[in-house]
Amino acid sequence: MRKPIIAGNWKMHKITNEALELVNQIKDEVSKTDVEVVVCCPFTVLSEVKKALAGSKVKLGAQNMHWEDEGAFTGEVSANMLKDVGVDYVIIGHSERRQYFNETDETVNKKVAKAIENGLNPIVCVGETLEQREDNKTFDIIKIQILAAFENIDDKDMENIVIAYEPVWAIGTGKTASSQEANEVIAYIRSLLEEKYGSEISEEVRIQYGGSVKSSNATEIMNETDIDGALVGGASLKAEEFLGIVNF
Ligand SMILES: O=C(CO)COP(=O)(O)O
Repeated sequence: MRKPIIAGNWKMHKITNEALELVNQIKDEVSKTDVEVVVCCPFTVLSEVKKALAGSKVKLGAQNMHWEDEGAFTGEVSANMLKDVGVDYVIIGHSERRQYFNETDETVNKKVAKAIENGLNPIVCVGETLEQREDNKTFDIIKIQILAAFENIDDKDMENIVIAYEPVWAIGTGKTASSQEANEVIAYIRSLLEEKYGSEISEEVRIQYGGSVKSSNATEIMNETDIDGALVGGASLKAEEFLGIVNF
């Protein structure tokens, strides 16, 4: 049985006092559920949020990292630095990074490998644009992104991987893929993993849906057979809304 995983992607939101207020509102409630809960915070608040989460079941996530160990990469943060402040998960290849910051399938792959090497659990994002969906290219794009992301990633490392299917057209737009549409693509991702890694592994990897998830649509999404969780943007910024999703 795959344990559901709900992760909040705070994106570029919240300074320290706001971040602490939010985690203090959610951490005790979360201890009552069997769902794995992650908060993916901006780098600047990771340490303080880590301290606030001491003794709680909520896991800490970052939103990006560099693939090199160290060096002259002004403005970047390494996997080892994330590990050092107690990060458990790291989002890799979010569509906003692909769209605005030159993230490519190749850099996603390098980051996945480096995250695993450093004991971080990657949340690897894939998803098609509206134009690609309208051209009936969704499955082709997903296949390219998945095969590239996991090139040279071993069977044994797949147990630490979470995948997030986030159709770009559903992010921050209020438009959600219907739960069936999302499930169909997620089942397809699982079939790609089966071809590459066999059925035991493909049945274990958790695959989230992301894109305008709210407390009002979380139950329907989470009830789909292949969807194991959600990567939540806007609705993760308010305790009540996020808890509504966690308690789907
Ligand atoms: O990008 C997302 C999560 O990574 C989804 O964002 P929204 O939930 O705001 O649509």
